[in-house]
Amino acid sequence: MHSRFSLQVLTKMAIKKSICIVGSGNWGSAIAKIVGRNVLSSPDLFEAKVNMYMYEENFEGRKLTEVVNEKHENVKYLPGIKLPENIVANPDLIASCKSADILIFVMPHQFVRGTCKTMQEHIKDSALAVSLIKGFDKGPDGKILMISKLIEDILNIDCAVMMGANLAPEVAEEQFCETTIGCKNKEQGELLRSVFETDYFRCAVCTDIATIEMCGALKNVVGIGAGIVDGMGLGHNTKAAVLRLGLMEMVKFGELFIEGSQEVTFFESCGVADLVATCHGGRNRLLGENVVKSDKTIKQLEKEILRGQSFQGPLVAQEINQVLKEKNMLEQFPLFTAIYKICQREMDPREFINCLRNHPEHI
Ligand SMILES: NC(=O)c1ccc[n+]([C@@H]2O[C@H](COP(=O)([O-])OP(=O)(O)OC[C@H]3O[C@@H](n4cnc5c(N)ncnc54)[C@H](O)[C@@H]3O)[C@@H](O)[C@H]2O)c1
Ligand SMILES: O=P(O)(O)OC[C@H](O)CO
Repeated sequence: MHSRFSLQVLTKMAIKKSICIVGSGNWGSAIAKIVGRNVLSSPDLFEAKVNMYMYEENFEGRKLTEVVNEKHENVKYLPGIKLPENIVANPDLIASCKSADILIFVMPHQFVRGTCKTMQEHIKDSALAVSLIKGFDKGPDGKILMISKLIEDILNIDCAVMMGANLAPEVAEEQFCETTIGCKNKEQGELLRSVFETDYFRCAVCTDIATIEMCGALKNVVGIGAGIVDGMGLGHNTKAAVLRLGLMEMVKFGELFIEGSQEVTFFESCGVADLVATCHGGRNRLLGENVVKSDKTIKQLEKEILRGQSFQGPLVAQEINQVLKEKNMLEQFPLFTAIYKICQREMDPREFINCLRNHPEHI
């Protein structure tokens, strides 16, 4: 028979939560640094070892997972930043996630559907997912599907979200920032806050999950627009107009497509703040600048500039363009539409200013 004390200890051990990070790119690695440290500082709450599923690839003749686990650094996607030693890169998706109580999804959105299908039937029924992914999926009916919903539908578990003004290299350097957690109830919010919050990464929790997620996806498109005006050598006033008109289209998109979308959510870090961060320092902004300066395709630019990382803006622009076209609403979203056409190389980026000049907000 166990003594009362040892039973208490066993009970505590039994409820310790195990975490798996599903993804290991630029943001995945930056968040792994936070999660790895936080679990160590709450040993009663969390298992110390955190699996980080890593899509395997070669790095200078060796497996990337081996290099990451040896150097405790993601030398390809977040070089120069040490990861805690309890973060363990694993190329086996099912082995990484099967005993996890919390699944942190953080990968370019085009890979989520396939990844979830592989995980199906192999995860705990009681697991909680949280998506840090800024993009959309298209459901079988051709409608926009939130990534959190896609994860919920395939895995049959709850999925929260976390989005904000969080450029990964700055978070990895521990520069102060804020983020927004969206989840169904207070319990999930408190649990996720204990996973992510630090003194330099402050989490606000709210329940308007779909608006948070929509902001995260759409700001990537506006970021390209900001880069286009930078590429044209225009100044702060023009960029501010891109941000404002982009924000107006984001709000309108929420009104039309998200039931119960609340305007107040745009004032959280996931809204205006992420728009500002992306339009000034994001990869999508960099893409916009280069779209003006070169004739190369998006794929070529992605390969040359990001070397394995991903621009999510062009894909999101395409996803929403299809929906707006089907609904005959393209004219109500001229900024989103122009950025889509510029990314397809159907429109000269120098024409972008005409779209701003004639925007319905000015009529
Ligand atoms: N990087 C940032 O600053 C940042 C900040 C906040 C949110 N986000 C969002 O987080 C998500 C992930 O971004 P990221 O920066 O971590 O990724 P990333 O742009 O660095 O993408 C590279 C990752 O994709 C993986 N990958 C490539 N092919 C794959 C495949 N077939 N299946 C699965 N994975 C594959 C690579 O292994 C690598 O881990 C995106 O939605 C992004 O918008 C990024
Ligand atoms: O570098 P971007 O443009 O993908 O943006 C990164 C983050 O989403 C900023 O919060």
